[in-house]
This record gives sequence, structure tokens and C-alpha cells, in this order.
Amino acid sequence: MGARNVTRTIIVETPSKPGNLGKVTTAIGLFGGDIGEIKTRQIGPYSTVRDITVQCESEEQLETAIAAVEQLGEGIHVRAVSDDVLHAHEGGKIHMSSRFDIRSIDDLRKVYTPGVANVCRAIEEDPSLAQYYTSIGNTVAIITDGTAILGLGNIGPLAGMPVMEGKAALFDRLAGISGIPILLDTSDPDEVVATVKRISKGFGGILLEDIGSPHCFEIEERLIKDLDIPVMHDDQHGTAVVTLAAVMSACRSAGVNLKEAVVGQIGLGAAGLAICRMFMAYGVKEMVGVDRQPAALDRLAMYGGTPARSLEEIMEKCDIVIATTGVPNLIKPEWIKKGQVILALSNPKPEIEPDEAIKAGALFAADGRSVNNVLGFPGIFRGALNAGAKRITHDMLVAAATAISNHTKPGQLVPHPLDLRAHQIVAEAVEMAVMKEESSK
Ligand SMILES: NC(=O)c1ccc[n+]([C@@H]2O[C@H](COP(=O)([O-])OP(=O)(O)OC[C@H]3O[C@@H](n4cnc5c(N)ncnc54)[C@H](O)[C@@H]3O)[C@@H](O)[C@H]2O)c1
Ligand SMILES: O=C(O)C[C@H](O)C(=O)O
Ligand SMILES: [Mg+2]
Repeated sequence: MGARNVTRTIIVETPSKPGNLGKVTTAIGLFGGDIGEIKTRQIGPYSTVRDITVQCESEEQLETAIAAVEQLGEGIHVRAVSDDVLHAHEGGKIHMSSRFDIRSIDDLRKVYTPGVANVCRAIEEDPSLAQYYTSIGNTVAIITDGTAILGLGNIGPLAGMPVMEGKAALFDRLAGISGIPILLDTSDPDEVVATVKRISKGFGGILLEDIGSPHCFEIEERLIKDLDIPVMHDDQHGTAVVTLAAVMSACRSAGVNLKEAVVGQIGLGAAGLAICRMFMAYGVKEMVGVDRQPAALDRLAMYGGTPARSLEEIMEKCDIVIATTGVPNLIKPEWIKKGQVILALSNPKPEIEPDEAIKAGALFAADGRSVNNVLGFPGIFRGALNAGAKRITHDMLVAAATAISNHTKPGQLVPHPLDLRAHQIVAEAVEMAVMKEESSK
């Protein structure tokens, strides 16, 4: 018998009648599937749903076993087949829970009515008390229209929900912030801005996530102008912060002055344009960019960058090359010059694999899994919320980038994304930057 390397959980619905589970397990067993755990998920008067873990020698064997269950008929259905990752997502990754135990009538009166009425009245009289007596000051809305989910493109807000739940889980675990996913069924800037403004009262900050370009630029700009809570488009500025941190670390190791280096950006969408703007505001004198859309090149020029004619030109003349196109394997190893820094940041697949870039002569190379905005957005919002900041400014973002880079171990470009100290240090640096800005007013 071969190794049983394929393990899946088959979710099976059967009529609630004795003997049906036996039929299902027999069908699976007859086709070579080895049954592990069986968990009853739901028993109703008419049907029962169970998770059945099955090990098989191959995908083909698994498919045959599943087909055998389907062929049983008589109301028996395979509802879904989960692998480890799908299994981990069952029921979603987040849950809103009470911070209080509600065990007695006394608890109920305190937490809910009639006690809560006094708190409402107090906030009605002085709205600033909502910061103390509600969760608003520690809650950030994670808003998407689903138009640029990771590198998967415009797959819609519903299909983007697992990413938004992931961001919420990271907010909680890395910065103690409650992140609430909000799925928008529109990407029209007027409607997005109006909707976000109308719900903004319940939040201490707004994280715009995976909203495509160019409409993301207008949406973010208008929301920053109209709201007095921090608003940040993660794919723009979260990415720019972590990219700047990685490049600062590379320059430090190589003994290069970043401001004098020639930096090239391939892909001038949400992430790419923000990276260019951040680097130029930081003091990089020569920022060159390329995109297949002429309008993106015009935007770069408008902000003071230099459009390049081709990708090859960028590879030829730049010391540092950053790519955020969403196109896997776009950078050919033969284009890499000895000593270049290559950050191929597209997820889920980079423009060139880091080991391939190093083999081709790059001094440092990284992909979007390690140089990822997960190192930025939790600490940036923690710091901004702690300081009661109304905006996220360039100085706060540079403070975050510098903190990330300073916390990086020699020979690496950024800290490990789960290094909790790194997130604390980012939060502290951002908070300090707010205090500095306040005191210089
Ligand atoms: N590592 C991170 O933290 C991080 C953060 C944000 C985005 N990303 C990744 O960056 C990629 C882009 O994300 P985005 O939000 O900026 O998307 P976007 O759609 O706003 O931008 C992509 C840009 O690349 C351009 N482009 C595509 N193919 C090109 C080509 N062959 N040559 C030149 N330009 C080309 C497009 O015209 C567009 O302007 C995605 O894969 C995403 O996963 C990574
Ligand atoms: O979500 C990530 O892992 C990074 C980034 O936000 C992306 O869209 O790729
Ligand atoms: Mg994103």
C-alpha cells in the first residue's frame, strides 16, 4: 500500500436516519479511503451534517471515494471538501465577543439596561467621552470594494472577505486593535466616500484595503480631507513604509546613501506610486518608474518622478529595483546587474524569486511575503490611536519605517512579521512622531 499523503475533510449531509453514516463510511472505505476523525457538526430533524477526515494515496483516489458517496443517492450529499487551509477558515477567522461576563442580574443592569442609559446621557452631553466609555477608540474599520484583492485582481468584496478577516486577526494579535471588515458593494468614489463617512462615527480609524487604482487615490484623499480620524490605504502607505524600511536596511549593510541611489519602481498602481512618493519625500533624488498604463506614468511625473521608457531601462540604470505589478516572473534573471537590490513584492507570486535574483548577481533580494505591509499597518494604527492622531502624516510613516529598519537583525532587510516587539516599536515611534508634530505647532 502506498503512503497516504492526501488528507481532506469531507463535509457530508445525510438524512437523519440510522444506517446512513455506515453507508457513507463503507463507500469511502471500498475505494481505499482511510477514515480518521468523524465529527458531527449539526443534527436536525431531517438531516445531519458531519465532518469526515479521510486519508488517501492520491487526489484521484480521493475523488473516486467522494464520487462513490455522491452515488449513494437517497439524500446523501458531499457538501464541501476542505484542505487544512480551508478547514482553518471554516466559520471564519474572527468573532466579536463581550469583554464582560454577564452572569447575574446585577451584571446585566450594569452592562445593559438600565445602567447603560447614564453612559448614553454622559456621551450625549460630552461626545468626547465616547473615547473612554465605548470601544470606538480601539476599533478600526477594514474597508474593501474587492477590486484589488492581493494580486488576485478584481474578485469582488465577498471573495475578498478571507483577506479582510486575516487583516482583522492580525490587528488583534499584533496590536490589540478590533478590526471590523466592511464589504462595499460599490467602487464608485462618490458612493464609497459617502458610505465610509456615514459609518465613520463608530470607528477610531479607517484602513482601506485592496481597493484598486486609480480610484483608490481619490477615495483616500477625500476621506482624509473629510474625516478627523486616521485613514490609511494599506496597499499604498503600509507597503511604502515596509519597502522603505527594507531599502534602508539594504543601504545600511551595503554602505550606500539611499538619497543618492537611483531607485526604480516597476508598476505604478496603488503600491508602486505610494512607494515612489514616499521615497521622494524621504529625499531620494532619482526616482524612475515604469507602468504599462500611460496615465500611471503621468501620475508619477506629476509627483516629481521620472517615467522610464521600458522595464529593461529600469533594470539597466537602477541600483535598487522594486516591483509591484502582480505579474509573476516578470523580471528575467539576465536583466539583473551585479550588486542590485531587488524587491519583487507581488503576492501571491513575486516578479522574480529571491534566490533566483541572488543567483543572478543581486546583493539583496526579497519577495512580498517577507517585505509585507503586515509589518506596518498594526503598529501604525496602534501608535495613531494611542496618540489620538487625526491624520497619518508622512513623518509618522517615516518614523515607522525607521523603527522597522532599526529593529532588523544584521544581514536581513526587515524583522520577522510575528516579532511582537517590532510592532510595539513601530507603535511607539508613530506615537512619538505625533507628539513631536503636536509640540512643533
Ligand atoms: N508585499 C506587500 O506588502 C504588498 C502590498 C501591496 C501590494 N502588493 C502586491 O503588489 C501587486 C500590485 O498591487 P497594487 O495594489 O499596487 O495593484 P494595482 O493594480 O493598483 O497596480 C498594479 C500596477 O502594475 C501595472 N502593471 C501590470 N503589469 C505590468 C507590466 N507588465 N509592466 C509594467 N506595469 C505593469 C498596472 O498597470 C498597475 O498600474 C499585487 O500583486 C499585490 O499583492 C504587495
Ligand atoms: O495582504 C498582504 O499580504 C499584502 C498586501 O496587502 C497585498 O495586497 O498583497
Ligand atoms: Mg492589500
